[in-house]
Amino acid sequence: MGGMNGDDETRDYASPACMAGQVSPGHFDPAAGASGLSAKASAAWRKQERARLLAARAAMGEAARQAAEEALAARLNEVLSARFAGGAGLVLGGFWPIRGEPDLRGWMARRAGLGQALALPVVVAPDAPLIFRPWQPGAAMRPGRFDIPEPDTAAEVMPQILLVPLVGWDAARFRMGYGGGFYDRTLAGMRPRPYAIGVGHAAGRLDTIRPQPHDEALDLIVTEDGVV
Ligand SMILES: Nc1nc2c(c(=O)[nH]1)N(C=O)[C@@H](CNc1ccc(C(=O)N[C@@H](CCC(=O)O)C(=O)O)cc1)CN2
Ligand SMILES: Nc1ncnc2c1ncn2[C@@H]1O[C@H](COP(=O)(O)OP(=O)(O)OP(=O)(O)O)[C@@H](O)[C@H]1O
Repeated sequence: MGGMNGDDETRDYASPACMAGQVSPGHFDPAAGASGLSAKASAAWRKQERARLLAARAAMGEAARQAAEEALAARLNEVLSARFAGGAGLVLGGFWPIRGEPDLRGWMARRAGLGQALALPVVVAPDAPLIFRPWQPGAAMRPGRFDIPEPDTAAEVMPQILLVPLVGWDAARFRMGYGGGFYDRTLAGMRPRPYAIGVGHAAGRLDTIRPQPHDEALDLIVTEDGVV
């Protein structure tokens, strides 16, 4: 210490000149979300959580599944009554259930009976927003992309209220889906933006989905256990 030769002189600083090594690497990634995880780390984590949640959902018993569907239907009725005076006159975007999602088709048919206009999502291209085609009970269907049934019509509508199926969700109302980014892209582009209601099982709750910049928060999350 204190030698005359500046080249190999060492000094004791109060703290290291650079603290970078002590914070998460994601901190410096401009693509990192609020979680601070890099986009890459977050995507890998999501893939794993998605698989775990889908396996848990597939293992749900039939009785629990049906009980959840009944509770969801009742809660959705409450939401529509409280926030939209029932929602008659507004187009409600639903979904045709796939991969263990709650089957709300019976409920959608009952809404139609009350005068509610309904629509279902249609994938037009892998990286495009969803569009919505009108649906009523008994409507002719055709297989769409990913083999998901879609209304067999060329008509298109804009839902003002949109049910968004969840694989995972968090208390900040961020969602995880199947990884196509379809609902994020759709909500980002829709004008006027519909009131987006995430619909899924309570078991899909995560402490955080580690949101990325492209993730659109939903307006409400409804599960069999309550409304978030
Ligand atoms: N019932 C329902 N309908 C819906 C959706 C939904 O989540 N639920 N969608 C909501 O978006 C759209 C369809 N989205 C889908 C997105 C991905 C895959 C899919 O099979 N993905 C591949 C992996 C793709 C990849 O990683 O590149 C897979 O899971 O094997 C299927 C449907 C429109 N209709
Ligand atoms: N508004 C957007 N514009 C362009 N790309 C987007 C947009 N939103 C999402 N993406 C892309 O979609 C991909 C999938 O996103 P994410 O993992 O959040 O899907 P997801 O919400 O689980 O899927 P889905 O909505 O289909 O169920 C991401 O790689 C992201 O870059």
